[in-house]
This record gives sequence, C-alpha cells and structure tokens, in this order.
Amino acid sequence: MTDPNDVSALLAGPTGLGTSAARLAQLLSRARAGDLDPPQPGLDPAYALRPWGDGSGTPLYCPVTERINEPLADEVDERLAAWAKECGFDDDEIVKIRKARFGRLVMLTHADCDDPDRLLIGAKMNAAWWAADDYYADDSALGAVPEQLPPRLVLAMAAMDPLPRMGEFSVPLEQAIDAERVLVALRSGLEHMGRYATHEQIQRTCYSTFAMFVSWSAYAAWRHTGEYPPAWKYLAARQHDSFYTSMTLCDVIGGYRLPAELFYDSRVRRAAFQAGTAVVLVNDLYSVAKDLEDAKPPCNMVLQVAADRGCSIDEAAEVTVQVHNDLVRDFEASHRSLLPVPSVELQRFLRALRAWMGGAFEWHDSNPRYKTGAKKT
Ligand SMILES: CC(C)=CCC/C(C)=C(/C)COP(=O)(O)OP(=O)(O)O
Repeated sequence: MTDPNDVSALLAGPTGLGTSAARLAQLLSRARAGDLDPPQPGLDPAYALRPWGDGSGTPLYCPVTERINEPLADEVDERLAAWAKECGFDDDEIVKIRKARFGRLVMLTHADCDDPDRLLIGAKMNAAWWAADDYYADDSALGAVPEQLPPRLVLAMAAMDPLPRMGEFSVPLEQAIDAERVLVALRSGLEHMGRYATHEQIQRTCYSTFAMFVSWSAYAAWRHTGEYPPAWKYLAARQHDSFYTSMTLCDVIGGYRLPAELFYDSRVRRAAFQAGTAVVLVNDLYSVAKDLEDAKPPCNMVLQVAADRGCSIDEAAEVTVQVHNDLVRDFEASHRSLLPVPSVELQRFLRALRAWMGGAFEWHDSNPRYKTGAKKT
C-alpha cells in the first residue's frame, strides 16, 4: 500500500536511530522501485490533496498517512477480538468489530507507537466509544432509541468514573454495569489505559467523553422531535462529539505526557479541535449512504447542509469538503504558530494530531463500514 508522501514518516515516526534507519531503508527501497510519487508542488510534504469516495468530488486537503504496517494492525485486531469476547460481545458482534478494524485504525493514526499493547488502548477505547454510539445513539437496527439514550449514558459515565460506595445502592449499579457489554468495554478499556496513563490523562479522556455524551443527547432530542438542526448548530454539537476524544489518547499511546498547562492551553486546544472536527467531517462524508439507510437518520453535516439549502447531496458534500479543507489549513497554521514553543511533548503532540488526521482518512477510505449499497439522491 502506498501513500504518495509517505516520506514524511521520517519526520514524524517514532524517534530512535534504529527506527529511523529502518524507515529510511524501507523508503529508499520503495523509491528505487518507483513506488513513491513526488510531493505535490506548493504543498508541505506532510499534506496532500487526497481524492475520496468515488473520486468525483473536490479532493480533501489532508495530512498524508505516515505509517502503514498491516502485521501490526492484525496483531492489535487479534488482541481486540479476544478482549471483546471477554467483555461479553457475542460472536456476530465480534465479527463486526473485526470488520471495523479498530486495530488498523490505531496502527494508522498513532504512527509514533510500535507497541501493540499501547496501541490496544486506542483500539479498545475507540471500539467501546463506537459501540456506545452504535448501540445507544445512532443505529436504530441495533437498538438505539433516542428516548433511552440519556439514561444509558448516565450508566456509561458511572462505568468510566466509578462512584464512591453507597451501601446497598452500589449493588444494583455494579450488577447493571457487569451485565452490559458496552459498559464493561468502556470500563475495561479505561482500566487498560490506566496501566500507562496518569490520573490526569485518564480524567481528560473521561471528561471529553462526557462532553461528547451531551452532544449525543442533543442529537437524540432532535431525532425524537424530528426537528433536525441547521448545519451551524450541528457543528456546535460536533465540537465535542468528534475525534478530539480519540486524540486525548495521543500522548498516552505515544509514551509521553503532555502537561495539563499545555494540553489545556487555548491555542493547543483549538488545534486539537480543528483536527478532531476535520476528521469528523471526513467521517460524515463517508457515512452519508449508511446514515440515509437508518429509519431515523443520524445527524450528518452533509445531510444538514442539503436540508438547509435544499440542494443535492453532491452539492452539500462539496460544501462539507470546503469546511474540512479550511479546518485543516487552519490546523496547519495553528501548528506552525506553536512551533516556537520549547516543549518536546507539545511538538510530538501536534505531530500526533496531524498523523491522526492522515491515518483516519486512510481508515475511512478503506473501511467496509462506509461502503454501503445505498444510492445518493
Ligand atoms: C470518539 C469516538 C470514536 C466516538 C464514536 C462516535 C464518534 C464521535 C464518531 C466520530 C463517529 O461519528 P458517527 O456516529 O457519525 O460515526 P459513524 O458514521 O457511525 O461511523
């Protein structure tokens, strides 16, 4: 598998002479085989204009995919499937989890980590978030019911952030969590993270998840009333329902700690939201057909724009691509403006955000989850 600008892996991959030398050797042998395309003129080689979907629309301006290592992805996916069984997912559900390739997602997005056990943190957490999203929030066929969502999310928060003991009232709560595979997955994924993360890193992830749950509750209200939001309001919800949540794992998986005063610095936070929202727009572009198949379609930027403007899906997709491309350019500018900050951790984190965007594009583009038979209207 080739990415035209994979040479940026040299800049952004794991540090260490052995790793860099191995990457260099790999790239040289691919260059000799004519396997690398030249960088696109005028672009930072870390970015490319990437055709998406059937290739007929305006390309996405997106970071390149920095690392593709299929055996590593397979290893993480194997471990993830074993864990999903322990959590209580049934055989059919495990087949779906395997197909979604969350192990491959983290191999692609966390290009600065070669350790399958650390990558497994991201695979477990993303699988658990997506399970909550599918089973509770989005997918009617899997039992998502808007009216039941907020109470279900309350238990999800309890699973992630255990309550103090409350005598007899703790017993039914613990039983309810133990009996529900999605809650077990959230709790267990976070426990795995706890083997590597500080308390502060864990709580960052918890609270960004809980903010995400507020957005899910807004969608549930909109779906329940049938009054879907205009695109601007949908984007306000997407700020916290985005891959920013997944990106809170970047330093933990990368094996370092971005100090809180930098993680929460408004400039860094803005860059992370730009990155997280950009990927979520990629997700919306790839999800249109899947979302339209639902009896009560979930909110989606393309669908909201089409409804607002009374335009076609293709036209609304173009608008979404422009918003995405502007966000990525804004991220690039944010990254550039933060380069003078003398923190190795911050510089690694910003590169990790960029790598996340590039890897997530590749994952969406190649994932069967986003290839459905539905026709565009
Ligand atoms: C953080 C995380 C992976 C949460 C899962 C839900 C989420 C924020 C997504 C980005 C997925 O959004 P959406 O529900 O639109 O995704 P699908 O189209 O169902 O894949």
